Amino acid sequence: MIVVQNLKKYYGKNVGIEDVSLEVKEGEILGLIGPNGAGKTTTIRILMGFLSPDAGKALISGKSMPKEIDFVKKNLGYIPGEVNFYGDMKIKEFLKFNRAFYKKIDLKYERYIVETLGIDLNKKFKELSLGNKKKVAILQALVHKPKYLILDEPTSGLDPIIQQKFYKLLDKHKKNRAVILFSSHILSEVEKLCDKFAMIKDGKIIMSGEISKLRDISIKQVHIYGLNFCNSLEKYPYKKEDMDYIFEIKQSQMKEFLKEILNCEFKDIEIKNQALEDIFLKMYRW
Ligand SMILES: Nc1ncnc2c1ncn2[C@@H]1O[C@H](COP(=O)(O)OP(=O)(O)OP(=O)(O)O)[C@@H](O)[C@H]1O
Repeated sequence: MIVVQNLKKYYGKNVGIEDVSLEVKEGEILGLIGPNGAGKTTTIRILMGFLSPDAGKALISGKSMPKEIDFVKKNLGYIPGEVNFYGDMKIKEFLKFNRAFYKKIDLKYERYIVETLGIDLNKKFKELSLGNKKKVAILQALVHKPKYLILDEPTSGLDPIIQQKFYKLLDKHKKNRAVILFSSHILSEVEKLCDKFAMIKDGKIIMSGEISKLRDISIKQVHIYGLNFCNSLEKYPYKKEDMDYIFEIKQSQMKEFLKEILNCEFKDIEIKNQALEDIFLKMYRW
């Protein structure tokens, strides 16, 4: 289990995190979600043993981080927000080095990840694009099948196809009872992938729980261009400019809304996720 209790960290006078508590059990993925500067990386860096908290507890498998990191290191996989490995090493040399460190690497699984993500083993790390560096970071984090996975915005820089493949890989680890903490600023990604969420803002957890709770607050913006307005749409909140409308539709109302819109005439339709910042603004108004 990963347990974080009332964690606090200041950088001099600046708040890093003020009060963070969360819990991730076996076979669970928790999405730590928050906008830029909210405190996701600070929380993760304490759990990874890189920073000491000013107050509170960060426990992995009952061991206190950062002091007891050596007890869990080999059972931990980590994807940093900014990946930077051994620049001059070819990826195949890096894998050799990794095998020496972890000893019991499953070579079939190593090959499977390399092929799934399409990693070029003959390139040097420094020659890779940001997205391809991220793929190597994923490989390095997953290949030893760790019990604990701590992932700091792991999908940033990945194209949508690789993102999907990465989600599938994570699902395998989840099914093998891994404990997974996943930070993101993309609400829809957390909705899709995670079992639980914790929302962080200005260093504090402002909401947490089962993922179904997120669906109640997650609103889609449906842009409808060239709409001949029908009376049945009056019950949904909207903004309009000429014949272009933006409706704000709750996830739970979406099916019914789409059925009704099909009875009206329009030229084009686009469904967008509301920006996380807008959701936070709304939550503060409640
Ligand atoms: N080394 C540092 N020195 C001073 N302040 C810092 C330092 N690192 C982080 N902070 C501050 O701590 C707060 C939390 O930052 P953190 O990097 O944990 O947020 P984050 O949620 O990971 O953001 P992002 O999504 O932008 O990566 C921010 O206000 C940030 O400015």
